[in-house]
Amino acid sequence: MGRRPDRPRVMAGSGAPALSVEHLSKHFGRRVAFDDVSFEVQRGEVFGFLGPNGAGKTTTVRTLCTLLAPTSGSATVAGLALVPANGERIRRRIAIMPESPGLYLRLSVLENLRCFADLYEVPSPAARIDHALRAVNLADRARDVCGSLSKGMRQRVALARALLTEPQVLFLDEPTSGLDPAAAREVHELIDELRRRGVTVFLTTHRLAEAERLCDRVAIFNTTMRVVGRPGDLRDRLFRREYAVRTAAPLPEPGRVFDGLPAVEGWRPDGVAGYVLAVSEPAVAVPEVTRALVAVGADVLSIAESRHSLEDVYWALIDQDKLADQSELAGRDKLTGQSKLIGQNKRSGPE
Ligand SMILES: Nc1ncnc2c1ncn2[C@@H]1O[C@H](COP(=O)(O)OP(=O)(O)OP(=O)(O)O)[C@@H](O)[C@H]1O
Repeated sequence: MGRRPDRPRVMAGSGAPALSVEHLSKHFGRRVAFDDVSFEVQRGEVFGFLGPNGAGKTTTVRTLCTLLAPTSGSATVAGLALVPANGERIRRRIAIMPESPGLYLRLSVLENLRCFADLYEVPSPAARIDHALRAVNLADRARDVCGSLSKGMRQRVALARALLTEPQVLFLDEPTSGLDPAAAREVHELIDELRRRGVTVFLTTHRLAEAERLCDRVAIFNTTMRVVGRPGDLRDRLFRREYAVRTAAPLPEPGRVFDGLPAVEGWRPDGVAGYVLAVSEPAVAVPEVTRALVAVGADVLSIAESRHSLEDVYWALIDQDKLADQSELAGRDKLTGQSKLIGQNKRSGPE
């Protein structure tokens, strides 16, 4: 997994937030698309918005982009209050790249961009188009008819179109949906480039590895906000630190080795001669475990931290929601659910 590049131009977190959302809800009649959602996105941040189908992601994006009026709550988008009177000014400061590119397939790339530049009343359109085409590495395909381009290239044209207005906040709705890994990687590189240029990116995606790789912070969302934070912090909040121990042969009595160690809070077997230990302080636990294993004559092959992924965090929260739905506990305090999750890993031993 690649490191996120540094951002030389704009530091995330400087100045007023790019997006500030407070208790925002959108209902369609009796159907709740999203409810009581609050979060902030800092300027220059790449913010991931993750959730299952029907979670309300697209409706949130459409609401923040002024395409739908919220039912209640308030928001500030690119420094402007989200109220009908500001609709046009907000739309001039933001851009949206929807899941399906929506290009004129019989027109060339250049003709498409000219058409949209005209529609958006972009100043100095030729220069902006040239700049946008270079930003998405399509300058040499400008005269190609869009219908002849691959899906990935069409996404890049759609991104060039979104960049024409030099938006302060760019909403990308599933930008890699339907793309093969190579085309998806190109879009990732473009998002990295946007980061370098200081554009705030609000990214909805189902690809959790993509969010982990690209986003400074992520929100996990399922009609209501479940959790917001840096991927690493979310892992640490939801899961205890774990170490995987491998020995050359199975331990005859693993409980006798691990149960008495103060820094080991729990353990479970993992394969034939493997054990996963939940530890409080690795600096104390790892030497303690090593000594205990050597004392019982075990040949230690490795002791390594086993990291939870953003995907683990996502599924832990979404599975909780499913369980809560099933047992009609949807209204219960989410924090209760989180502490239950951490509790699951408590000293367990073999089942
Ligand atoms: N115009 C509408 N009228 C009525 N209900 C709607 C409308 N738009 C969305 N919904 C409902 O709001 C809920 C959230 O839909 P939304 O499209 O925002 O979810 P999503 O998280 O973007 O899903 P997906 O990942 O499948 O695109 C769904 O139950 C959907 O049926």
